[in-house]
Parts: sequence; structure tokens; C-alpha cells
Amino acid sequence: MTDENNDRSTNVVWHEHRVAHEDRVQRLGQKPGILWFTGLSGSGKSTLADALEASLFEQGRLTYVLDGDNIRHGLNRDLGFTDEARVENIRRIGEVAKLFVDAGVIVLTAFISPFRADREIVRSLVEPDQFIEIHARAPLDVCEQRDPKGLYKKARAGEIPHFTGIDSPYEAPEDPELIVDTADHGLEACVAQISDALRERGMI
Ligand SMILES: Nc1ncnc2c1ncn2[C@@H]1O[C@H](COP(=O)(O)OS(=O)(=O)O)[C@@H](OP(=O)(O)O)[C@H]1O
Ligand SMILES: Nc1ncnc2c1ncn2[C@@H]1O[C@H](COP(=O)(O)OP(=O)(O)O)[C@@H](O)[C@H]1O
Repeated sequence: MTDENNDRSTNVVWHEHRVAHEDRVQRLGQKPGILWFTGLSGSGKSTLADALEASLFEQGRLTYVLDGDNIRHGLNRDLGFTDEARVENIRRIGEVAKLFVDAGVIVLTAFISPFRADREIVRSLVEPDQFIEIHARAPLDVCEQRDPKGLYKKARAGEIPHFTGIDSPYEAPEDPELIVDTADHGLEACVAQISDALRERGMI
């Protein structure tokens, strides 16, 4: 961080607003939180987040999906796929997700988020019961066979550098709240597994 940036943050003062988090939560009548999907490309993060959101929304909850591919078209369009860029990607998404939680929303995020430390930083931004880490787990060979966007094929051909699982690391969660084995179970079963777990935790 430059001296100029330090000076700038010193002169910024937090402003309290009259409408509090609790007021918004009460109005919405739901328990906000982050459902953080992590996993290899093609493991099922986007598909699961989409299906789970549809189900929660249908049940009357206010939800929002932050999806890597989409966010990288806008907010994070300046970021690539070096380790540093991925760290910054997840840092920004963590902050955005925190704002959604403050607004009272159930936010579902679908980012590879390959580094354990970055996911733990996001966890620390909200209350302990507001962060649910969900590992969309599928072996690399299954993800590669699925190859929904043809990216593994390109990566193997050397057309995409730093591709996760090939020449860029993925650190699987060590103690996530949930693991969904998308290679062994269909979409509906995985969504039901997550919904049951959320119910058990009193989140829905
Ligand atoms: N080099 C490389 N490695 C991995 N993925 C790549 C790469 N280049 C492009 N893509 C596409 O970008 C999506 C991953 O973006 P994320 O923001 O989720 O990545 S990260 O969390 O910062 O690691 C990822 O989406 P998913 O396949 O949905 O995971 C890919 O579509
Ligand atoms: N149980 C499952 N959960 C999620 N996706 C699954 C499952 N079984 C098969 N799939 C398929 O795997 C692919 C996952 O792609 P996608 O959701 O884009 O993954 P990611 O967002 O992790 O890159 C989709 O083609 C989806 O239909």
C-alpha cells in the first residue's frame, strides 16, 4: 500500500446509519448468510448455486448469486488468474458478500476460490454461523470429462495458462460445513443434501 493510500484511509471516518442490520433482518424475516461454494472448474458450483437459489427463492427467501464467470465480466474484469489476482478476486467477493449479509440477503457464491487462507478470511468477515463452506467435490478427471465450457481441452493444449487443477493449485477445504459429491450424486440429491443441512443449522 502506498503512503498516499495510507493517508487516504486515515481520513475516512465510518458513518453510522439509522437503519440497522437487525431492522433489515426483521423486515425480511430470514437468517442471512453466505453459502460459499468452492471446487474445481466443472465440479458443479454454478449449477448447484443456481438450483439451490431457485429452491430458496421459491420458498420466499431473498437470495442472490455471485458467480465467478459473471463477476469477472464486471466488478472484477481487471483481474486475471495469477495467484495474486485470485487472492484479490476473493477478497473483493468476500467484501461484497459481507454487504449482502448486512442487507439481510442469503448470498450464494460460486468461485473456485482455490486458496484455503482466502476462504478463511471471508469466513472471518461475518458471524460464525453466517458462513457455510460447501465443497463441490468431484475428481479432476470427472471435471475434465464434463468440460462444460471446453476450457480443460484448451488448458491441456497450452492455450490457457494457470488453469486450476492443471498448472495452478486447488487447496480442498479441510473442515468445510458440507461436502457434496457431485460425481456420485445427481443435482437434485445434492440440492436436497444442502437444504437438509441448512434446515438442521436453523438457517432456513
Ligand atoms: N486459468 C483459469 N483457471 C480457472 N478458471 C478459469 C481460468 N481461465 C478462465 N477460467 C474461467 O473462470 C472461472 C473461474 O473464475 P473464479 O473467479 O471462480 O476463479 S478464482 O476463484 O479466482 O480462482 C472458471 O469458471 P468455473 O468453470 O465455473 O469454475 C472458468 O470458466
Ligand atoms: N450433482 C451435480 N451437481 C452439479 N452439477 C452436476 C452434477 N452432476 C452433474 N453435473 C454437471 O456438471 C457440470 C458442472 O458445471 P458447472 O456448474 O458450470 O461447474 P462449475 O461452476 O464448478 O465450473 C454441469 O454440466 C452439470 O450439469
